[in-house]
Amino acid sequence: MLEARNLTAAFDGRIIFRDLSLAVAPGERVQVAAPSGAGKTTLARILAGYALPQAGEVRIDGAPLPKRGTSPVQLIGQHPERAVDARCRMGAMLAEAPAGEEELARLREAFGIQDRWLSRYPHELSGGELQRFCIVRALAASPRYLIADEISTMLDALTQAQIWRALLAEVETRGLGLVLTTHSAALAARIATRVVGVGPAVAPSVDSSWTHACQTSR
Ligand SMILES: Nc1ncnc2c1ncn2[C@@H]1O[C@H](COP(=O)(O)OP(=O)(O)OP(=O)(O)O)[C@@H](O)[C@H]1O
Repeated sequence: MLEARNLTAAFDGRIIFRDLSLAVAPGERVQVAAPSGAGKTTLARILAGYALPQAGEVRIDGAPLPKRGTSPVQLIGQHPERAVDARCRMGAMLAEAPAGEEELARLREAFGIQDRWLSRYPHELSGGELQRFCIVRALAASPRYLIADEISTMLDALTQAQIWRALLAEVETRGLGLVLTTHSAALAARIATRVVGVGPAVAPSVDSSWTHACQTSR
């Protein structure tokens, strides 16, 4: 179980969300739904251990996220170009993944990565091509939970469908827990099994008992 316990996030003294708790079981696909600026990316980064909350904690099966080694929670973000080393060819980037060559080849094929892309640098690929590498890299880390933060927002409908079809197949086969954010209601309806709302933080002076809790089942 991936658990966020009573998370509070703040930047420069401004509360983004407060006392947010969330539990994701293996095999669950949870959409975090909220308006722009409500803190979805902030939550995604905290869940994956990329950022620390102001208060609260993230646990996996009751234990803190490991500080070293490959994380069981892998984050795929909205901007693949920010997630890769611009000086590293794509083949070399994938070669660093913990998966064996056979598994990498299988994943490359599943996500439509062409062999001729492997010798290229990130700036020599389109956003959709680069995102395929980021997804394969995340899956090659053998995660138990995937955080997919607006991963297909910048893609055309066909690429979006291809990527999600392949990703859902992996998620289902492996029984992964998935947390996704998207502004596409259609995409969320297809993918999510549950929706969690992250409400805008109410200023403490207005309502110090603010909580985010708002869940619906799908
Ligand atoms: N490093 C930072 N320093 C200061 N403020 C930040 C930082 N990161 C995010 N914020 C602010 O925190 C708030 C939440 O940002 P976040 O990116 O988590 O929202 P979001 O719900 O993902 O938005 P969107 O749907 O537009 O992607 C925003 O007001 C943003 O400006």
